[in-house]
Amino acid sequence: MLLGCIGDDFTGSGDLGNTLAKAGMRAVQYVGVPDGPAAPHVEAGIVALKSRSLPVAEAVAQSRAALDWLRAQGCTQYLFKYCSTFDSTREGNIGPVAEALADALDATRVIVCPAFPATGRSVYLGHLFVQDRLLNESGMQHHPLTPMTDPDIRRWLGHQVRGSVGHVAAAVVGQGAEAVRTALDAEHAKGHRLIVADAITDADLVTLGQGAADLPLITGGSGIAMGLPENFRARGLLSGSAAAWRGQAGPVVALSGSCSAATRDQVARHAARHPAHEIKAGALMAGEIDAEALADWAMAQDGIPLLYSSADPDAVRRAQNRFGTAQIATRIEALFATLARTLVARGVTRLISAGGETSGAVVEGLRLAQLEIGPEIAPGVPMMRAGDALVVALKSGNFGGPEFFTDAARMMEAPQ
Ligand SMILES: Nc1ncnc2c1ncn2[C@@H]1O[C@H](COP(=O)(O)OP(=O)(O)O)[C@@H](O)[C@H]1O
Ligand SMILES: O=C(O)[C@@H](O)C(=O)COP(=O)(O)O
Repeated sequence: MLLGCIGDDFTGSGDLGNTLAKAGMRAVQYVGVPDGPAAPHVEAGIVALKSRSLPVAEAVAQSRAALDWLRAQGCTQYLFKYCSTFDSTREGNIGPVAEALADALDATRVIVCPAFPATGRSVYLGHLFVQDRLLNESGMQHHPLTPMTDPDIRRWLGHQVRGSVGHVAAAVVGQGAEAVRTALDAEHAKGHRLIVADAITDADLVTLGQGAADLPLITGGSGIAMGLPENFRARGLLSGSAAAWRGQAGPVVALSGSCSAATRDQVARHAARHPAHEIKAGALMAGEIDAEALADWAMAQDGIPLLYSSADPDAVRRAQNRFGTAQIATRIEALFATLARTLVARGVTRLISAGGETSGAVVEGLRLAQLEIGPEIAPGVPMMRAGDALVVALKSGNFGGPEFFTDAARMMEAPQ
């Protein structure tokens, strides 16, 4: 294994696997820290954690354990993947995890770059944009767990870390990899270890990747990985053999716990043409929801049945005020975990899940150990083989086209 990656959620880890696989690395996503060694063909290993919303100390401990395992696999470079909308609170977890990994690796210059231009996220003068809106006006200010109320990544990260935060501006990145290296050195000389880097285009991300060829630790969204495979290829370290992919026929069900704007639109469109059943937070908390009955309903439908708790920001806020933010999230995620397990036990072979935390619960519910990264369904969303007769698609809340659920079901079935 060459590149060792730690993802703070499951959809995000798949997104990273997608970027690395497209750029020619053989990538495998592990569900948590594996017990045994990796298979010899794996060039990029991604340990997917569900650490985004954990208490800081737990997120740090899990990330350190992942790093230890990746080091034992012989990696020479490490990447900490978080969300392209920098999902975190003022108290953590991105800063503390990045600092802990930097401590362990003696990393003195650590790039922080959530940009992912293909999905509209760019960093300019330290500020994160989603399309043409600043992050705090993009809808992310309403996120149920990590509301993003400040678009200045330098300032937000500054709240989270012990050290100070540096910056490399777009004008410098535009001058190429050598200019990036010089700027990183200058920020290091000023005493900054975590250094926010601007990136507006894919070309900027490739430049940053080139500039980071000799750095032990890089952090960012999946975009920051775009330039890294080429560094390994240039050193003659990649096999060049892509993994073979086969599609999966059989029953399909979609689950959605994401409350992001994009998912709510996808849910509404899907519900207009396919069987769809809403899981209401109030009914769940009142003990009125039975996973077995929901699975019965899904298995009896034609088309692509969808079970969803996705709700608009007002409904989410009301539910959180009534039941508590963590309590409601825990109950909803536990339900999706049980549903996933029940559906697969009843013969579902294609499972689609929308939402990072939701997908984490689904994957944990299925007790999967590893996922082989397959072809891309939409930017940032690969399909993944999870077993002999199971293919999954784990979608980040904000990703995917308007007809994502039908697109995914169709592509997962195709032989190649
Ligand atoms: N109706 C609802 N009311 C309150 N919280 C909800 C509701 N539906 C889902 N949630 C919670 O909101 C969170 C959504 O996060 P996630 O699944 O990561 O989606 P996204 O990728 O869009 O952020 C989950 O913890 C989920 O359990
Ligand atoms: O970088 C991204 O946006 C994604 O890879 C990601 O991390 C998504 O997280 P969720 O929105 O929680 O699915």
